[in-house]
Amino acid sequence: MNALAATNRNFRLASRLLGLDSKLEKSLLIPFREIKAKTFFFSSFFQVECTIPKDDGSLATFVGFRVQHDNARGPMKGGIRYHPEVEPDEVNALAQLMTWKTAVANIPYGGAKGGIGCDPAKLSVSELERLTRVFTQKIHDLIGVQTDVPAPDMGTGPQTMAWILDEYSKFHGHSPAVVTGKPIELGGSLGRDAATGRGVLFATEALLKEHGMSLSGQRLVIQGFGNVGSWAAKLISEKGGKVVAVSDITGAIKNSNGLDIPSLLKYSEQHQGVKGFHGGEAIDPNSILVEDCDVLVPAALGGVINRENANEIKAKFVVEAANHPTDPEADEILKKKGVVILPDIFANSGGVTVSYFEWVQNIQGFMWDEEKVNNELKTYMTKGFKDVKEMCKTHNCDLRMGAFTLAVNRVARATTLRGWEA
Ligand SMILES: NC(=O)C1=CN([C@@H]2O[C@H](COP(=O)(O)OP(=O)(O)OC[C@H]3O[C@@H](n4cnc5c(N)ncnc54)[C@H](O)[C@@H]3O)[C@@H](O)[C@H]2O)C=CC1
Ligand SMILES: O=C(O)CCC(=O)C(=O)O
Repeated sequence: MNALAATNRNFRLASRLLGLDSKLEKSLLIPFREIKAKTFFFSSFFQVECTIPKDDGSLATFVGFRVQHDNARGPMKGGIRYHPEVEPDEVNALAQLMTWKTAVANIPYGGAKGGIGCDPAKLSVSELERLTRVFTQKIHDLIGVQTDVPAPDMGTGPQTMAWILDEYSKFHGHSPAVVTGKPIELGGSLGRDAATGRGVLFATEALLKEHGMSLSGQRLVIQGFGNVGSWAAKLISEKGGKVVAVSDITGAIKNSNGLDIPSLLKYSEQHQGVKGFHGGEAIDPNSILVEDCDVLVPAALGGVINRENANEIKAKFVVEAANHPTDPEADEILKKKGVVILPDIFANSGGVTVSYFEWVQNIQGFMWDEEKVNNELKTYMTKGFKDVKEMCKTHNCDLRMGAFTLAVNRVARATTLRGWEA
């Protein structure tokens, strides 16, 4: 099942539990706006030419998207992904997930997502800058501080946000709050870089506590060692969790006694990946999700836990640091096996929550210290977990439906309160 079908299914199940009427259900499902920024070779609505000169003088064309899903609770919010597999349906699903995620976190935003179908590893820094600037020129009048606020996702980071800010500011004047996840020097928030991984730590601690356990001594496996995976590994290992296997696009490594995460972080920065790290044995990256462990943390791509591998998963808990890592069929299989899944729209909400803090700081023109950022994040994550658990009790459902019913109810109430007048 593709990401959009899976997200729509979870929404409909939640809507049924909440007894929403069909008009409201339809309104919540259809994106507010889909913006397609395309090269002149394609003909499609919102068509724009997005061609960049490559360093060798040839021209290259790429397809970019921004899907704005819902703004009932506030400006739309969500990352921009650079990856070869970026395509409209997936961006659409990710935008919808952002609406539910911001509602679970109870921050005053709706949801959006964007992306460009490209392989950032095959582009030079100056090519990436040109591509980001051209993309921003195509969408600058559709994003804005009170409209739609982009942020980093896979394949993008603070530098990408700096280019967007600079390009946007040429049209609209200096507007630091138009993007979050910026470099600190340009108004970024202390703690944003680590925030999604730190949120994963808080979420995992809350889940284990609920089951009468602590992180200390738990064996964890993490797929993905980029922004989210590496910060999660660092912070979890600092709290006594034993990270026994890690993978990224270059390969996978395992050490049953626990990997030395500080050394692995240094190694992967120097070698652009975990492959070849001497503190563990190389394993097949395809087997990382079925390695023996207590907690499995997918922190890379969507759809990786599916009917092909769900039966083989040995973890007792899955903490969804990535967006949509678990296919609905796998969800059912894991449920039958008694595996507890902490869903993405709560587990990885630490990033967008600190993005919200960044936006607030930019609007106030006042910078928080890192301790305040981290303490506030913990407060939001703790409250989020409690709210999700309460919905589980009310609707007698699992954590995913608990999170979905919480979110859909909040967005449905905001939509209804704003009224239906045209
Ligand atoms: N950056 C953020 O603040 C947030 C990110 N997320 C989600 O977390 C996930 C990871 O995002 P980031 O860490 O930001 O991206 P990133 O680009 O910093 O890192 C991605 C990591 O995944 C690895 N990877 C890619 N393909 C892989 C494969 N086939 N097998 C194993 N590893 C593979 C890469 O090598 C890299 O280590 C994505 O699903 C993203 O949507 C969710 C919430 C916030
Ligand atoms: O920080 C943000 O605004 C959004 C991050 C994001 O794309 C996500 O949570 O999936």
